[in-house]
Amino acid sequence: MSAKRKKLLTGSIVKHAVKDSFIKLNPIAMMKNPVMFVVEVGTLIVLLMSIFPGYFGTEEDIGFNLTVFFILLFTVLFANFAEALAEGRGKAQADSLKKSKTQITANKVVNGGIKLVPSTELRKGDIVAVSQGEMIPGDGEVIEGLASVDESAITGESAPVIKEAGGDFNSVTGGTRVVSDKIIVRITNDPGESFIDRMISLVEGAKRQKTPNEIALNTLLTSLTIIFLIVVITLAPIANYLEIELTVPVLISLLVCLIPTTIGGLLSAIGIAGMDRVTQFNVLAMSGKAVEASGDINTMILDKTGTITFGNRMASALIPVGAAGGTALAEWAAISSVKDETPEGRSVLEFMKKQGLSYNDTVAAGGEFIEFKAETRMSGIDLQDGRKVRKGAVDAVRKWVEAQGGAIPGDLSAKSDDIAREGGTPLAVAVDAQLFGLIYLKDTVKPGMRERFDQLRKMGIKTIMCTGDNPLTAATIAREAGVDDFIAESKPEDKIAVIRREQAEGKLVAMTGDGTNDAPALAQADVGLAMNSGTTAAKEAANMVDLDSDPSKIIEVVAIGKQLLMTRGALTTFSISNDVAKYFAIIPAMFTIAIPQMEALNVMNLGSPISAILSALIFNAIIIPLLIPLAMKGVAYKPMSSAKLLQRNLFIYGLGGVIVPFIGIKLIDLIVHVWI
Ligand SMILES: Nc1ncnc2c1ncn2[C@@H]1O[C@H](COP(=O)(O)OP(=O)(O)OP(=O)(O)O)[C@@H](O)[C@H]1O
Ligand SMILES: [K+]
Ligand SMILES: [Mg+2]
Repeated sequence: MSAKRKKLLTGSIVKHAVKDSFIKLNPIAMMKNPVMFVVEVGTLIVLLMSIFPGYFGTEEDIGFNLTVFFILLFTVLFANFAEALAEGRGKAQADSLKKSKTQITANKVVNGGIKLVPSTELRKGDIVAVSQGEMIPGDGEVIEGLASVDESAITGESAPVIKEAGGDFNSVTGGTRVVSDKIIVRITNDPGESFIDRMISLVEGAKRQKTPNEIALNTLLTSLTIIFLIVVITLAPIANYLEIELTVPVLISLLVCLIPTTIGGLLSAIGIAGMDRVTQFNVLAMSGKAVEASGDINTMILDKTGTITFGNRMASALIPVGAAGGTALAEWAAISSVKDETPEGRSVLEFMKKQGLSYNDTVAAGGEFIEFKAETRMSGIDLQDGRKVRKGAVDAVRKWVEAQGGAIPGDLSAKSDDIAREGGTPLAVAVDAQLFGLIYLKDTVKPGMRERFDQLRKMGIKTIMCTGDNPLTAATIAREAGVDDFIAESKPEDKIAVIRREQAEGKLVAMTGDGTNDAPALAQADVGLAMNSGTTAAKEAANMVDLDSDPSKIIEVVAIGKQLLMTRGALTTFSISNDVAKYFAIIPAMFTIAIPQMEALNVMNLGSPISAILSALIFNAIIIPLLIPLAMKGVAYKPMSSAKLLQRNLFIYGLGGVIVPFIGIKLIDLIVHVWI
């Protein structure tokens, strides 16, 4: 984990949050939150009644009214404080990002020459040159050259990364620094639309929109508020008819206790904090909706190489087949790899060196390099003398040899199956119609994968490993890692097909990817997590970007999403059930004021009607700040099925919601009663 993880709270965040709590009192902003808006209106009415007591006819108890006013005011301020605190961390992060967004001078390539222009003048399509020590002036793609780039400004990771033209590592981000060599970059964004700009507005929450889930919950809370408003308003004439005198501040107190202020006050903080938890994890979520969707995922599509395994597949043995000898196999394995820059290709040459094997590289001179492609699953070289050398997935090379009329040695299958059964990847090596043997590529499953997949299973999430590798290797790794299902020999388009199939069954699907060919699948998936090291296309298609480029992080992201949904559910349950105790405190008290004989209703044995009402109101207010840490950190989370979680949470937060306020109100009453 990078050093970017920050302390939960700093003094300055708290200070700003206090100030913002008052700014947020602005009724126009408050209307977005109907529950708290009703409390604010009530607060104003009670204030007016305290200032102009005579105006409202009946004799008023100014002391009581003023006390109610202050408690209500603090209820609103506490809710504002919760939201402001949740926003605070993002704002602090945005500020530090803005500092890194200084004016950069760009070397723009114009008619073959270089013109110095400020980076703010760069437009999409402009070409710039960036040399050692210089900052990259904008987001773009390397079109020429190779350089190592320090991306710590955005990732917090100090080790430089290699960026090169072509392939999946060509995207660069403005504000990062070239530490060696020189690259030519084509700018891909107009000013104000860069990755850092988007990141700033994301963490600032400027574009934060309510998620579908939040909107649904808000509708429920608003309905409850309206219902209780009607109940309380109709209560007044009824009481009047019965000649029970209920003052407006008492009715407002009743209303505020009845409506779901706890969740109403914390709802937006829970959402912001959920997104923030993802950000602290060095994953940028493009929307709250994406984080929420990750909490509802049913199916997860994972790569084998690099996600489940370490991904540095290394050549570890050469196994000749048929009549071929070891020396010839080594020679052709090396020649097929001289220009293969993939980790697999490089590992073949490293293996040769380590084993003290040599090869004649003049054979390859002038040959035409055949780049590895996921579609062909082969790489190699067409030699100048007309011979064609290939290495690749066994079935692909076999077909290639057969197509040229070559015979397949009888021991090929058995030998390649042996490698695959051990979880290794066999690569066959052939020259024209002759198959020489196998390269044994070794890769290891990352530690702890089985436990993680067990957890996902407990959450009810199905995992599917998609790999270009052969079925036997895939089966071995799938078994070793403990994934539920696998698809072998899959081409990039197969991923999209799997996603569509699952979605057709009504499931939500998550996947990770980094290549341009992953982009359609990333866009199709409900949660698409792109690697920051990946291509611009992948990053634009995805709805999340992992700055650390660790594809297995999708597992944690899903856990954070689940936790967000759970926290919201748990606090809603708590909020609605904690109102129950307030009815018991406040309703008997209201009637006892008018009819002292009703004292029998005082089941909680509270000091006096007035102290009962005030205690219920005070509890209603302070429960909000008391629950802020839970709203921000999220409820404790154990992987289990949604049904079980619901049961468990109803039990803890439902029952807790009923019991805690009885105790709380009673304790507050003991203190308040002494004062009045
Ligand atoms: N440099 C290479 N040259 C030749 N063949 C290769 C090379 N790299 C991989 N292969 C073969 O092509 C197959 C497909 O590779 P691809 O990268 O599409 O998938 P993968 O890495 O095996 O699986 P995953 O989808 O899990 O990353 C590999 O299983 C291997 O047999
Ligand atoms: K309430
Ligand atoms: Mg791969």
